[in-house]
Amino acid sequence: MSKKSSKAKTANGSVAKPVNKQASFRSTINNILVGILAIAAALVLYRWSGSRADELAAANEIAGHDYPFELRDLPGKGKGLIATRHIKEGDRIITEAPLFTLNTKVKAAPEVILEEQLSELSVEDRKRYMRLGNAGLHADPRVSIFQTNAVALGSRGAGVCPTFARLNHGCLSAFNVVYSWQEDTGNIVVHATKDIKPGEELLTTYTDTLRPRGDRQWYLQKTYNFTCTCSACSRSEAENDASDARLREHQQLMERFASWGRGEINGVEATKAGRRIYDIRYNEEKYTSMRGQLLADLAHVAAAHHNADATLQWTEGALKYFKLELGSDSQRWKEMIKIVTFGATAHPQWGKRVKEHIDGPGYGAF
Ligand SMILES: C[S@@+](CC[C@H](N)C(=O)[O-])C[C@H]1O[C@@H](n2cnc3c(N)ncnc32)[C@H](O)[C@@H]1O
Repeated sequence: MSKKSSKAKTANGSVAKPVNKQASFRSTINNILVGILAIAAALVLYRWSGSRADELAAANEIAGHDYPFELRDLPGKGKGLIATRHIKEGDRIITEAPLFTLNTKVKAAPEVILEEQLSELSVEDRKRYMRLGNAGLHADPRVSIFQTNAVALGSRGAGVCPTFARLNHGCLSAFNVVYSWQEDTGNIVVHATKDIKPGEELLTTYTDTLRPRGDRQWYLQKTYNFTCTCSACSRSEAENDASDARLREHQQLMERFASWGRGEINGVEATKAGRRIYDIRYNEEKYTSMRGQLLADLAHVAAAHHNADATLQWTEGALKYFKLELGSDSQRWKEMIKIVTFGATAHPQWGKRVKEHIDGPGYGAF
């Protein structure tokens, strides 16, 4: 059988170019490939411009305020807040109301409860919520974002404060800001616990880190899905071992201090435990939070055992640190100023236990 000529006449009688079937097949495939590539490039561009737009929107949320920090991408951490100006110990750097709060006692599927709350938000606020960090803790992103960013807010349950939520975590000496919830104003407030230089990351603490490294790392992995490599966790093995030993001692001392409340130890013993707790936390571990509370607890012991000077000396310290950590508009600071103003006998615990001689830290010790 002769091969059919590939030449054929066209409608107008001219001789058509020979049709090479293989070449035509190849060019069809090429066209499809070019098409696929173009679609892929368009998708990449679309996604890139989408995430770029998200990034710009996130940066603008921060830029719209006179904050002493900016939002930046931080390798291995998602985003975080970096100081752009000098921040002084005690400066209030964030005052923010939550986007919404959830009463944690409500029993319903979390996605249903969350959708109820999210549907009440403006379009912008909902987008802002959906841009927050997502540690992949739940299949539904609305729930996972809540689990990653929500914070306990007193009588309001738990809520999400979108600027505050950008703070990453540091343990022990590594964090430099602390937060507190103001029941009366409905705001979360954040104070610097150290002087912070421009370029330094602002770090808060997500949990009680006054516990050995293994315990806190286990908790952070389980709850927030990250391995903590903060400056405290990254110390040498020898330094971490020494720190763990101090923190175990700290735990025992805390139990001993608390046993005063049950009448199991006297005021002198409790004060001795409290002083050692202070040393471990603030002199040895360079921890910078809850100093006001510890000093107020020591004032409580001194007042209960009828020691006017010691009560006032510890209270003076508590006053200073409640101002730095919580602000002079906080309830705790107001309680302390009353005692300093009206005298040790104005302490609500004055004289509730037997008389004992207890030394204070001295006036002006803090
Ligand atoms: C409340 S968000 C903090 C802001 C978040 N990085 C963002 O991009 O919006 C908590 C999440 O941030 C990340 N993160 C916080 N502190 C970290 C740290 N020290 N190291 C690594 N990741 C951290 C973890 O993914 C964690 O689940």
